[in-house]
Amino acid sequence: MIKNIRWIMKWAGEYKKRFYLGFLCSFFSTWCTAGPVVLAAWALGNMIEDSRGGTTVEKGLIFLCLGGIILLILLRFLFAYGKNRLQESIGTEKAAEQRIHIGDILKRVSLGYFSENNIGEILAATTTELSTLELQGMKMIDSVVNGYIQVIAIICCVGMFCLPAALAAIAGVILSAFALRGINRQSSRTAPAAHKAREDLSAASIEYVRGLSVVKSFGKEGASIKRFRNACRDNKEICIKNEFGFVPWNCLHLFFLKGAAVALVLTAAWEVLQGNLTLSMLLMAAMFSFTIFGSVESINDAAHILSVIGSVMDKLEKLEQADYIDQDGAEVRLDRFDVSFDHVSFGYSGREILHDVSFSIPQYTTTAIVGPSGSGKSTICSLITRFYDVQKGSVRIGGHDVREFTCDSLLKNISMVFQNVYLFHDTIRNNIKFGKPGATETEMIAAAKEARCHEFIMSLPDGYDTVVGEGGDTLSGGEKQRISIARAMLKDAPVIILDEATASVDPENEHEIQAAISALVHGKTIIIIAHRLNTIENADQILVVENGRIGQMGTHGELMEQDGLYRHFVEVREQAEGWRIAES
Ligand SMILES: Nc1ncnc2c1ncn2[C@@H]1O[C@H](COP(=O)(O)OP(=O)(O)OP(=O)(O)O)[C@@H](O)[C@H]1O
Repeated sequence: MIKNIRWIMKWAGEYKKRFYLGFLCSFFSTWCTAGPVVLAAWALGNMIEDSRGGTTVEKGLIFLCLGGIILLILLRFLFAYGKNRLQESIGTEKAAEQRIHIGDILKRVSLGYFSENNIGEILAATTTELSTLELQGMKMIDSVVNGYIQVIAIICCVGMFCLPAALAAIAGVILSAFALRGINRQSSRTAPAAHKAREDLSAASIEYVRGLSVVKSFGKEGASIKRFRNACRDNKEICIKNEFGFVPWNCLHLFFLKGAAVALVLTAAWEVLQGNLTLSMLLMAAMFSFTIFGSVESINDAAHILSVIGSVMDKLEKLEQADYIDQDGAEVRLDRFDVSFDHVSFGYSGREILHDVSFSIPQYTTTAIVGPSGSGKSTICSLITRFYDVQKGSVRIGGHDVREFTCDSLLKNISMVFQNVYLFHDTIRNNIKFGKPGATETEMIAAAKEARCHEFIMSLPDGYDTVVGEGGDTLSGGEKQRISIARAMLKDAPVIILDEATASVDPENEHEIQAAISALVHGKTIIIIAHRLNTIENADQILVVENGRIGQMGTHGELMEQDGLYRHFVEVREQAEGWRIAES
């Protein structure tokens, strides 16, 4: 437990000072809690003695006592307020910082990280596990440190007047510590399984929600709901089993503390009977017995959480140690925007996809990438944006290896427009401004107009303030694509990577999208995964990707003269587009 408290203190980092000041407040607050009890017991004892005709007590002294009690109570609240102000929000502040930090880390890791690591694990770390630390970790500090400060102070108080009663209280504390040790051990045994169950539940929930449209459209339950149900059941069973395992230890802990409180009073009473203690001191012991262990009784709830915190810390540490893809990167300023691949080989999880790929794209030209599905076109684009690092060779922009850049400084130069557009659950305005957060309203509207989306946005009831569903689900595919073009337009990056819309978009939308793209690509270096013959024919250069190799390279005219994949591809496309025209 001490080790975990040390971890939390270390985690608190620069907030540590506030913790220490809080402990100081807690220390003074405790004395202000004990003081009134001592004074009240003294006054009551003397008043009882007085009424029984024993020693006479001055009324003035009683009033002085009363004044002292009121003052100490006020001071106690002041110190308690100070302690809460200093310590209460540390967890929330630190967890918020850490979530942002983890967000930054995730932005800088290779996309391969997400396939190699369980998404549920990452999600659980940033949500439930950090919340455990944020809420329970802080509660623990409060219960354990501040609680024991109070217990020690009160035992000292009692000890000054009646040593045997103090010893009875100490015995209770020691015995309850054994029960806490049992809780800790039990927790360490069960925490990994509970963690795993929570992570599986997060992963299953994500998969289930993501696949819900498929589940509905096929009218079947599918494997995702089964996995979700199993994860819910496993999580429930593990939680119940764990809780049952804690019950005996929790009861034992409370039994020792309550027993110690009773022992404290009985010992003091015995001392009175022996003539070693006055009545007022017995009253004091009786009053203390109600409060002495109140602050540490809830430790048993928090003790098992503390050992969970150990594994939370491990998870966070593991996340923090993720390899930044741009660890050695620097802010690079480009003065030219050509792109080149030099003997690049790359694969996912040991399976090589691109084999010794070399080509160069002069700046301000358009290069169309064509090839069969799965040949490696998107992978080439992912290497330019450094979503992944090459395993052999190099990718260069403006003569600089992409590994020389930080992710931010590289991506500043690149805009991407994909077929599967992702819009954030935010207003359309903020989704467009994502390309340039500091853009003015006029700039943002100008980009939307150029991207041919101003009119449809204005036709929405809330215009630019319309909040789109997560992923942009409340808009059509064509509308989303035009918003993403407006976003890219506003960013105004010199290199543009485009995955051209395919037949999934209707002709009117396709026309609008093409017009938007023409405005976007003006005067830029364009790399386009091309599907439309028109785009391909007009490109300055065409790369034909075949099984992860550049099979052919040249202009449309040059490639049509060769008897290769390209000519075959164009013939098939011509047939397909001809068929579509005939149909419409
Ligand atoms: N994240 C990934 N992890 C593992 N394998 C992947 C990943 N992404 C793509 N692949 C594999 O790499 C190969 C090339 O994929 P890529 O997406 O680059 O092809 P493509 O030519 O763009 O295909 P399409 O035209 O269908 O989009 C495929 O066999 C694919 O299964």
